[in-house]
Amino acid sequence: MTDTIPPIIEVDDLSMSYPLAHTRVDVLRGVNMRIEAGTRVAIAGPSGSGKTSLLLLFSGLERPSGGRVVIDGVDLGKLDSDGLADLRRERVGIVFQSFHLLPSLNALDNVALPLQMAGRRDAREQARAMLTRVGLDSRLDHFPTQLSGGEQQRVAIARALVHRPRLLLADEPTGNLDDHTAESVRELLFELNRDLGTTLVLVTHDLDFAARCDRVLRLHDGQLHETAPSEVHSPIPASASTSTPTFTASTTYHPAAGTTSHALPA
Ligand SMILES: Nc1ncnc2c1ncn2[C@@H]1O[C@H](COP(=O)(O)OP(=O)(O)OP(=O)(O)O)[C@@H](O)[C@H]1O
Repeated sequence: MTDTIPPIIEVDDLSMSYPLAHTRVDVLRGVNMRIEAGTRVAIAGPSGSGKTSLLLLFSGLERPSGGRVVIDGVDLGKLDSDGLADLRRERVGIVFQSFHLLPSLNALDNVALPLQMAGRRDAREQARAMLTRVGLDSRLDHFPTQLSGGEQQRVAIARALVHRPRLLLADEPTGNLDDHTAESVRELLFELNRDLGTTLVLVTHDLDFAARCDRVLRLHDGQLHETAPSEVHSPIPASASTSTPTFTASTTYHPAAGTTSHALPA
């Protein structure tokens, strides 16, 4: 039965390169993966291995250099920027390490904003309910500068979930928090995954956090390697030991002209 349920994320032969002055950075090279709805998946890997790039591709905030990303049955390559924005507004929530709250809005208005932009008349009511859900019912009127780091991250999580997305993408959601606060945010994310059925895809350097997920995918050398959560502390396989992206010396990409030529980097 499970086989017939389409995955919430499906990625085929995905590649991502960033053009640089005299070369380009090949970050992802032919990545294939499937993520089942409702699961908790950690994406780990060394700094610069492409974890954030992968989340940006899942959310449609970046376009791939090649390959295909299908989110909840929708091929992102077939959507224009308005279509991508609609998809995010309806089905995807995003949590960043640095919160990204609007400083001029209080907690309630920060969380209500995405629903108000979607024309929902119950925006503030829903925002209040979600802030209560993350334990912030006594902080509705506080502005971001009047909130602790952990509280700001809870507001950001409430904002990401207020429209009840099927998929929550979280980039280092505990990276800026002290140990105790980080643990309460981890618990909250798992609890919301359980209670709301939201698929949780999180980028993290925190291997203990990763070990508590259903699956761990490690990025190395532009490729994803599945690791059993119980073995997440084991060393990187020798075949995947290059942690930095590949700099392609032989091909120079000229973004303005949209052409390539062959040259060595300066
Ligand atoms: N806009 C860009 N232009 C050029 N190179 C970029 C751009 N964005 C990212 N990169 C490069 O792509 C590589 C992957 O970056 P990314 O942020 O995805 O890595 P990461 O695994 O999330 O790193 P970290 O754990 O340090 O946050 C890095 O080498 C980075 O320098």
